[in-house]
Amino acid sequence: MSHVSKFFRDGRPDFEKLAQLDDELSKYYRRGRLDFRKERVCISLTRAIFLHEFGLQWSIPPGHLCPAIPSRLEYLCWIEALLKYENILQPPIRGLDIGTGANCVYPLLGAKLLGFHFIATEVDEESYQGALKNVLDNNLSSQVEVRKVSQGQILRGIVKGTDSFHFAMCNPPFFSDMSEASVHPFRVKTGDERQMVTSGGEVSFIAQMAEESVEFSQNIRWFTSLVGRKKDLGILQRYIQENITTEVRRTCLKQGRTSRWIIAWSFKSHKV
Ligand SMILES: C[S@@+](CC[C@H](N)C(=O)[O-])C[C@H]1O[C@@H](n2cnc3c(N)ncnc32)[C@H](O)[C@@H]1O
Repeated sequence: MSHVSKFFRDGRPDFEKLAQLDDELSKYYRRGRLDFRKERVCISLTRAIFLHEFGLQWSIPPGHLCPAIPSRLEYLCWIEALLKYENILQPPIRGLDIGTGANCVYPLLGAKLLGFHFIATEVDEESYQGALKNVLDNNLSSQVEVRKVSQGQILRGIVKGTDSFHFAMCNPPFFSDMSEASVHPFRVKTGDERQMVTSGGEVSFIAQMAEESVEFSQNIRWFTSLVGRKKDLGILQRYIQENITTEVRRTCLKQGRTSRWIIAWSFKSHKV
């Protein structure tokens, strides 16, 4: 059973119910369908889910990544299950969200639905301001701190000596250039180069995170990241197991026609 089933019946939002509740979304709901090839429809649906399902105010500046909520929730719920399995769910659960985006999706959902506390990092000024607005609009400042970081910083310079987190999570920029960002036939691509592209793509980003994690093995129990391509998952798993730690987990998140993966690694020495 999908982890998100506890939040959505059948693991997905009820579009018809949302269209009845939300005046703006109702304008786009025609003959029982929403046209996900249109950016404004995706944004309107996401805003309506945040508001009517979870009581959260949500907005993004133009051109920023609009998150698919079920798959983002799936990632959070998988982390919750991982911590529960290890019996380390004593609150407050503290997470580090690397690259939170203007949408600030993981801290908003994690704080509101699971009671998690977050430090959320962001390198892009407009995304940082957007994330801050989402936190302030929901009075979540006591649970979520957004930090502006410098280009190239992932963990180093962010995690300090006595900091302690149950987990780090990340939805990294997947692509090495914009031509790699294939167009999904049924869903418009939201987000621009700043959010989607990093030099060397996701392998390089996650490998750097893994290399830096050695230094913070005492500060963070589980290091995790989304991976956008299956072939990259294999490369990263081998790299981490051979060079960083043998304690590696992986899972596949499947939502509709899209598959993503999570890779997680840990240093057994860390005690929360
Ligand atoms: C694919 S987006 C993910 C946004 C959001 N977490 C989500 O899941 O929709 C990646 C984000 O990471 C940010 N980013 C890139 N490099 C970063 C770094 N070294 N530290 C923090 N944020 C970074 C980008 O500006 C972008 O907002």
